[in-house]
Amino acid sequence: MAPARGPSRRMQKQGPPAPLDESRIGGKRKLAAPTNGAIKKQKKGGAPSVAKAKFNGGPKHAANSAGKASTKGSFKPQQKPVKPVKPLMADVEDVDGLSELSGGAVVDDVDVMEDELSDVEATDVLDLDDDELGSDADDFANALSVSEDNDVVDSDQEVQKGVWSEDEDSDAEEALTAANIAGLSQRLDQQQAQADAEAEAELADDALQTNIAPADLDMDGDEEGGRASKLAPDLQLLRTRITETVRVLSNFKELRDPAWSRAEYTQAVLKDVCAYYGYSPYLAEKLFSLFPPLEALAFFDANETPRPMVIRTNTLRTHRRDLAHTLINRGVSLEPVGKWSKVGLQVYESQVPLGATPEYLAGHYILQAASSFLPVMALAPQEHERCLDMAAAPGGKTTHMAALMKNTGCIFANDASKDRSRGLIGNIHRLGVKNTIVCNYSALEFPRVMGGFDRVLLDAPCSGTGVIAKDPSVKTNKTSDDFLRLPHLQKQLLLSAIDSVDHASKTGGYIVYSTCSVTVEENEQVVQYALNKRPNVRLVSTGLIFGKEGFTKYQSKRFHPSMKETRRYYPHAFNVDGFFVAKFKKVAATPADAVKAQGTPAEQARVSNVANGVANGVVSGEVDADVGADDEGEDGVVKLNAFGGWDDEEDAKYIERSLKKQLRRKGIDPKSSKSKAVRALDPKKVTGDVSLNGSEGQGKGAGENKTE
Ligand SMILES: C[S@@+](CC[C@H](N)C(=O)[O-])C[C@H]1O[C@@H](n2cnc3c(N)ncnc32)[C@H](O)[C@@H]1O
Repeated sequence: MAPARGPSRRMQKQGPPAPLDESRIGGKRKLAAPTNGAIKKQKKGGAPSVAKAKFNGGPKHAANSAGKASTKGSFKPQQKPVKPVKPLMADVEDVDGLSELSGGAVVDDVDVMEDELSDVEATDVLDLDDDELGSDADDFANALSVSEDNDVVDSDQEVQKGVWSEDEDSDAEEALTAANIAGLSQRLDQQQAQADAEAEAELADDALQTNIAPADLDMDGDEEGGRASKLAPDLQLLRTRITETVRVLSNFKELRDPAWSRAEYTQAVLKDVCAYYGYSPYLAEKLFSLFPPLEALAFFDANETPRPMVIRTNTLRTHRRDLAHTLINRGVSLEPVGKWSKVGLQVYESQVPLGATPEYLAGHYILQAASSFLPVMALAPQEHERCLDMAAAPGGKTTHMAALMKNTGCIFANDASKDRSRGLIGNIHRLGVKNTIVCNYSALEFPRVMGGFDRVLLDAPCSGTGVIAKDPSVKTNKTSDDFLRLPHLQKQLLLSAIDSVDHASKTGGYIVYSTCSVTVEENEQVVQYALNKRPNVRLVSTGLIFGKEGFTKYQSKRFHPSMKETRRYYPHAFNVDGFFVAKFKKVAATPADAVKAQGTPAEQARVSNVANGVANGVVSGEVDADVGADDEGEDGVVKLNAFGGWDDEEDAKYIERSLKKQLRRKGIDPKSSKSKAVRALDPKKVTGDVSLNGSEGQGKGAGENKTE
């Protein structure tokens, strides 16, 4: 049976998606999905059909194999007979929440969506040496595989010129797309037939090698010296079992075996998810709990395939249509990234390395994940404003801000890492940015370094759970400690961002907080902390036309109702990296006391300690859902005594626990020598491995390398 056809995620447009269907969760796992951004000939993953899954272990088969497996006691839910069930397709439609996958936010910030194309001509071409290319050049220079075929791309310049000669936002753009993509589609169809045949052969081969007797497989691998412990996990069997268990969980009342609880089913599916996709149990559970079961599976699947390569036109140097013409003539197959962006181009195939074309070197574009556009679009910096990018390297967002500001006003691009700042400086030069000053502080030092900005972007260091397709090491290298350490740093950075904004700015007064992570700890909980500690800010609309609403509740946690103004992005829903964007408006000044407390040496040392990984306190997610409302007087003026300090009871406990842990790590028992421990616990004395200016204060999350 031929696998289901359809464009791979690489080929799918980014942005609001079609509703999720079974073919998207029924796909065979790609064992070696390219993660280096290489654009290869598309061997369509082609989700195997439901029927195929059933052939290999649908309800009947699963029950049979589970029946045998039950003698080993390795997978409880499958040990019981599975009731006959409806076809999965029908269930998919019934699952709560999936219909919401198409984003539905309202555009209320029209300036964000206005044409970003500038009139600046592409004349100011820099002569760059290698160092100036910035990190993205290195990352991508060799990434694109060169296609041997030339017949795909229509390189007829005259025809294309005609297509692109008029207003960019016209039907002509789609005609270009059609001309450009038609050849590619034809070839892909041919390749598809061949790929189908190969996939069938591969499956048969796999079955011979590992599927000798699926029911005999011991998934625990605890059968000492037994045959099972030597076999690779049977992916087909795992896949089938995951699908089956998720289906039961999605319609629990109807399909469950009464002998098994939801928790048991969940534990079973998590165990299989870890074996199948390679997650640590800790992270698998954390991510699984974010979604309804069926959607969680779609999320895990999407993390197995790379997102489309996207370039952002640098409107300081060129126009998107001109750039598209030039690149098409170089053999690049591309089309506009989606209606939501006027500057993005999605690349399907390239015969040249996109990190080394003359246009790249001349700064006409930057390789940038589509979701990285979103925080800057939400920030919407205006011409002549004074803006701060608190964690800027390697500068994808700074240079986007500069383009929106048409090189006017002033941007302070700060990053704690001097190393990463080299890439930032390279990109600033290459892209012709002239309104930016680079600085190297720990952002925790703002606003003491300087303040009074019209807008501040905090694209925070994070765990990178939104970019697992790019960096699969996140699946196993994140621990519970990371999800305490990073959020703590993010919270303090966000307070610094808020305090650095001028609430009385005539044009601004906005803060945007973003991460390339999807965890609640790093997103809603951080935002809620800021709302609690800074009642002089309000969440406002991001103005982004797609994205899912932030959570107002998650497990036992409750967040402020305005959290629905924040936006979540998922790879399975929008074919973009996982991202989170929140936009605040500052409505009153932060009292000097609160800022001062933040800037004391003790506080600085303490936060840097925590950021360095010594944190181990539980950050409370429980919140006062009325925060914000109660703090406002009748005249709308915020009661300034509502501000939370940093040395309140919660933080004090947190600090103590963190520092005790630091002592233990250093081999010192905090209880052994009272005086010594007390001395060591004094933040002022902890200077050995703490620096406020360098990169020591930064989170070491994978995400910090994942976006530009
Ligand atoms: C997600 S990356 C930023 C990506 C960047 N905004 C872009 O679009 O290219 C996070 C950055 O935060 C920086 N960072 C970490 N801790 C910091 C701190 N305490 N102060 C300032 N920057 C910090 C890291 O060096 C890293 O470059």
